[in-house]
Amino acid sequence: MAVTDHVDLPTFIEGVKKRNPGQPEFVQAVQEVAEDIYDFIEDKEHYHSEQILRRIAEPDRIISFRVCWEDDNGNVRVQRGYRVQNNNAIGPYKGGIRFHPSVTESVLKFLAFEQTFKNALTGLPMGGGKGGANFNPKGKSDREVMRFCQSFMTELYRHVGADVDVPAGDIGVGGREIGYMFGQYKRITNQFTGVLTGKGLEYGGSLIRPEATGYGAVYFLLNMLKTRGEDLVGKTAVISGSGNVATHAAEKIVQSGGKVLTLSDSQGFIHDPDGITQEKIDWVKAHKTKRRGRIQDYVSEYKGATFTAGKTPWGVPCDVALPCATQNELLGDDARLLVKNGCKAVSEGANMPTDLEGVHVFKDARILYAPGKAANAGGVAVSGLEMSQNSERRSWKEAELQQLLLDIMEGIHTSCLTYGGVAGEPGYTDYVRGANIAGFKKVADAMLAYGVV
Ligand SMILES: NC(=O)C1=CN([C@@H]2O[C@H](COP(=O)(O)OP(=O)(O)OC[C@H]3O[C@@H](n4cnc5c(N)ncnc54)[C@H](O)[C@@H]3O)[C@@H](O)[C@H]2O)C=CC1
Ligand SMILES: O=C(O)CCC(=O)C(=O)O
Repeated sequence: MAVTDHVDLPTFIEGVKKRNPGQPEFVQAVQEVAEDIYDFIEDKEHYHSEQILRRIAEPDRIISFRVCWEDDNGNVRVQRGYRVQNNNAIGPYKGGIRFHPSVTESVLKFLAFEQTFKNALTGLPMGGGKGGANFNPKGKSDREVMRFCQSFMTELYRHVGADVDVPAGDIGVGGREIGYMFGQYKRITNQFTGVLTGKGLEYGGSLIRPEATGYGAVYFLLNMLKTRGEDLVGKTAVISGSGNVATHAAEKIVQSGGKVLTLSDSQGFIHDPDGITQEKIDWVKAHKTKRRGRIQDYVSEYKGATFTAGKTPWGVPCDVALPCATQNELLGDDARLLVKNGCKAVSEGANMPTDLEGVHVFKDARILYAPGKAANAGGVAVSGLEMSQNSERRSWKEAELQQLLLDIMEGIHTSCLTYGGVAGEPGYTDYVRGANIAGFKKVADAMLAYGVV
């Protein structure tokens, strides 16, 4: 009998669950993609006989390692580090590093899997990977963070390289951490290469990389609104998170004529009915990246704003919503509440912020809904442009990069339109389906070209 992955979808998902016990985030990400891909490859037997989906959902390799470091009191501390190299069919592994206590193998596997499709959507030659550690930079001194980053890179350096695997930032990893890791890589290997992106401008970083993910998510939102003859002028936005992605998304919403009502962190959310202006966003950026404080401090600075502890901001009525904090932060009931309150569009700055139930609520309501792998691809796209600049040993001008980011986000939107049509509903686009199929097709066709490897 022929061996194939052409079993029905529930049987395929059961297999994924069995092979990945105790990894709910990874199973969730595979299920969301498989729901669309199954339909697309129904009559394309070669994808089944070559077991392409099964192979994409099995990382090329997972590296797990001990990270020992010494805190300021001389105590020995031990963390677990990882790099998940999911798929390099279309280019070197590429994807961020996350330092957060919630990091597990399941979380990094889901992120590396999503990254594979996202990177394909950008049109740039990048495979998918992700890494991190269960290290919490919050409350640590700069020296402690430095020692941790150096120790992390002391193992990671042997698995990465400018043409092998190029990590970048993610939650808990910004310019400071990238600097410490790049410095350690250079020190160990004696090579100055583009092994990381998100670097400082003085040592090979790209202009607009810090802004790119948040700005890109708003460009994607504008592309979606345009299909309905709308824009952001006068519209209200609810945003979660208050880190790199959230603050830059807020900035671009304001620049586009919208009003931002909320920001959040893991302790709760702030609601500012007067609108979070550019001056207030600058305060939040400095508070988070320099003073390393909490979002609740906003209400002491700006009267009229309120802080709600332990809650997400989805109950605040809005025209558009941008989840920009973390995975599974917007659940089925939150999605229902947003739709009930008149939310017209959701653009995901974070990776997989909406759970499977929420995804179905947005799809069923036929609102404009962009999944993270399409909407937040601007960050990794500019990382890809940073790789090109490093290879050329040049730095491109800001105007050129801004235009490329706009073009890439528009291109991803067009790919979603191409593959996201729904039979019998002209004018409606299922962006989740569009992104999944467009991303899958490119990676799958490259894998087919290589034969069985
Ligand atoms: N930095 C980048 O270029 C990209 C980031 N992303 C995704 O965007 C999201 C945010 O990442 P960044 O802004 O880079 O990280 P960051 O470290 O700058 O900010 C993370 C924010 O999320 C909040 N947060 C973390 N865990 C939370 C929780 N359990 N509940 C509520 N809030 C929580 C933090 O308080 C912080 O405000 C993540 O899902 C990340 O994977 C996606 C594409 C690129
Ligand atoms: O810039 C990069 O390489 C990675 C960005 C990232 O981690 C993501 O897109 O989720």
